[in-house]
Formats: sequence, C-alpha cells, structure tokens
Amino acid sequence: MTEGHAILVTGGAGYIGSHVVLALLDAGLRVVVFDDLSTGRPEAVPAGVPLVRASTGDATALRAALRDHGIGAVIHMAGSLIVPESVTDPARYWRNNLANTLVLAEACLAEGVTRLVFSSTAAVYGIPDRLPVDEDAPCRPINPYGASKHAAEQLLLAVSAAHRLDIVALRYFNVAGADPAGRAGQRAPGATHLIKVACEAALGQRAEVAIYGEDYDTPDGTGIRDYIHVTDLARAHVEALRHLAMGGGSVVLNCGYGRGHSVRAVLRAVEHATGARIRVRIAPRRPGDPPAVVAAAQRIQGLLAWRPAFNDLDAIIADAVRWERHMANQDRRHLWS
Ligand SMILES: NC(=O)c1ccc[n+]([C@@H]2O[C@H](COP(=O)([O-])OP(=O)(O)OC[C@H]3O[C@@H](n4cnc5c(N)ncnc54)[C@H](O)[C@@H]3O)[C@@H](O)[C@H]2O)c1
Ligand SMILES: O=c1ccn([C@@H]2O[C@H](COP(=O)(O)OP(=O)(O)O[C@H]3O[C@H](CO)[C@@H](O)[C@H](O)[C@H]3O)[C@@H](O)[C@H]2O)c(=O)[nH]1
Repeated sequence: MTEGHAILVTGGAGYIGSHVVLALLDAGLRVVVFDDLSTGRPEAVPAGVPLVRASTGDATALRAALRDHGIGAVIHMAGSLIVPESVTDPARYWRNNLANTLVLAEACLAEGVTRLVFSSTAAVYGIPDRLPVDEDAPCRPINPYGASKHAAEQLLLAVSAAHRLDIVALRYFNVAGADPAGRAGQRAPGATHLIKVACEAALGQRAEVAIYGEDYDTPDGTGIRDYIHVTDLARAHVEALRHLAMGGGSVVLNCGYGRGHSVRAVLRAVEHATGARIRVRIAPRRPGDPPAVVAAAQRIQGLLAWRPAFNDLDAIIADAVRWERHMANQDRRHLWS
C-alpha cells in the first residue's frame, strides 16, 4: 500500500495510537512511532517498532525521521485532547494541535511525503443543529480543543489543495474499549474519559463517578455520545491509507456508529458487565461539554472498505473491563516483586 515505505505514526505510544500501530502491523505494514511520551508510554510500542522520542514541534527531528526511515505516509495522532483542560489552558491546545500540525505539514512537503491521515474529532461540530451530524454540517466548536482541531483540518485541506499532500481527516467520536486480544488498552493514569472512569470505579480503583449535568435536554437528562470501539477505529486508519494509496484524494470522514448512549446508560452497562454498584455524584455541567453528539456514519462506509466489527456498547465495555482488570493485576504483581 506504500510501495515498501514505512508509516510514521505520531502519537503512536498513546491510547488510540497503540491500537493503530497494531492494526498496521496486522496488515503487514512497516511502522515507526514518533512520540514525545508526554502522555504516551514506551511499553505501548510493540517490540521491534522503532520509537523516535521527539515533539512534532521539532521540525529537524521530524524531517530526519521522515528521511531516515523511508516514510511513505504519516498518521498524525499526536495532540492534546482533554476538553476541560483546553478551556483552562487554551494556548497549549493551539500550539500542540495547530502550530505543531503546521510544522508536520511543512516537514512532509519538504521530504516529499504525499499522504497523511489526521486525527480529528467530533468536537469540531460544537452543538450540532441536527443529529446524527454529517460531515457537511457547520463546524462551530465550543471549546479550544475542538477549535484547534478544526483549524488544523482547515490548514491541512488548504495545503492539500495547493500541494501534493493528500489528507484523510478522521473525525473520531468517543473512543473506548481495548484490543480484544488484550495487547493494548488505555494506560494513562488520571483518565477523564467516561467509560475508563466508570470501569475504574466499578473495580474499586476510584470511589465514585461524577455525572456532569443531569439537566440536559436529553431523555434522562445526562450527556449523550456515540462511543466507538478503539479497534474498529484503528482499522479505519488502515483503510484510509488504502484509500489514499489508490488515489482517492482528500476527504473528511466521521468515525462513529451513529448511535448515542447517555452517561446513565454507560454506567448501567458497566455495572452489568462487572456486577458491581457504581457510586455516583451529581456534579455541575462540565465547561465546554455539548449535550448530545451522534455521528452520521454513512460516508465512511461508502468510501472506505471499512465495516465495524464491534458496534455494541456491551462489547466495548467488556473489552474495557478486561483491560482494566489486566492493569490492576499488573499493579498488584509490581507491588509484590
Ligand atoms: N480519545 C478520544 O476519545 C479521542 C476522540 C477524538 C479524537 N481524538 C484524537 O486522537 C488522538 C490520540 O488521542 P488518545 O486518546 O490516544 O490520547 P493519548 O494522550 O493517549 O495519545 C496522544 C499521544 O500523542 C503524544 N503526543 C502529544 N503531544 C505530542 C507532541 N507534541 N509530539 C509528539 N508526541 C506527542 C502523547 O505522548 C501520546 O502518546 C489525539 O489527536 C486526539 O485529539 C481522541
Ligand atoms: O467522569 C465523567 C466523565 C464524563 N462524563 C460525561 O460523559 C460524556 C463523555 O465525556 P468524556 O468521556 O470525557 O468525552 P468527551 O468530553 O465527549 O470528549 C471525548 O470525545 C470527543 C469526541 O466526541 C473527543 O474529541 C475528545 O478528545 C474526547 O475526550 C460527557 O457527557 C461528559 O460530561 C461524566 O459525566 N463523568
């Protein structure tokens, strides 16, 4: 698919990145990870995969990595992604998500890399007028995270229109779960994502889950999101590369299943999967949170040879719980070694 070239995965030591690396290896591709390990972990990079430890803000390191490893395409996943943090520290988000994407785009042009898959987000839509939200809906982000990712998309599409750099921007909805074979999962401590937080609470690793707002205009008053299994999402990247390799051209694609689940429904499903009761506390709405976001999922399935294999909240949660148990066992082993 890249004529013997390797794929550079920025952010490949992170949660989603480590699953994308596995999907690329499973597809028989050569992979190099480029990651500053700010939130990623070296142990998330499979043995035999080179890890370049540097920031995407470092043009020299980027160009060297593209050149030295014979890179044919880039999957750009490095970024900052916590919505409330983006509200309190916006400059970090504009720098990491926009300025560093510009550095990467220029490095690609300078080194003759012509294909790039970009990790975008449902947060570009803000509060959609209509659900499910399709790719042509207006983008009116309501937090600096979404705004910086939308600006990065615009930058990449403008570069793509003017130069030989084709872009697939994948707008991920809420990513959750873990590799069904247990090879990877979400490792970063201090997680904020609902399914991870709920699994930790159910397994006794945190006292409670705060529900951020019970007064939204939704059936049970809590926020609604479209949760996608990380392994399905990872395989979408392989298909996006295939699309570019076949000359498919630049495109923006939602990555979701087209079904929404409320916070309360997620908590019930985690309780069902674990047999545990989760203590909840009703907290104020979180700044920057839209009430409901659900993907229109037709375009990606029309354009890519991608079909979801784990389109089921219980399947996502089962893999998330299995990974959390695995991590807990590892921690216990360390305690006694
Ligand atoms: N998790 C989600 O639900 C979600 C949803 C939509 C979009 N995304 C996007 O997916 C991408 C990956 O997110 P994730 O959930 O795996 O988060 P993560 O924090 O686990 O992964 C991000 C990775 O990027 C690395 N990184 C960050 N800044 C870097 C820099 N300047 N240079 C080099 N490496 C850097 C980190 O060390 C980490 O390994 C992000 O771009 C994020 O915006 C995530
Ligand atoms: O402890 C928690 C955590 C979350 N929530 C709620 O659960 C929902 C999901 O929240 P979370 O898991 O934090 O994800 P989002 O804020 O929706 O953002 C995620 O999903 C976006 C795409 O929709 C991505 O762009 C972001 O990177 C990613 O963090 C929201 O309604 C939150 O208010 C709670 O009630 N309690």
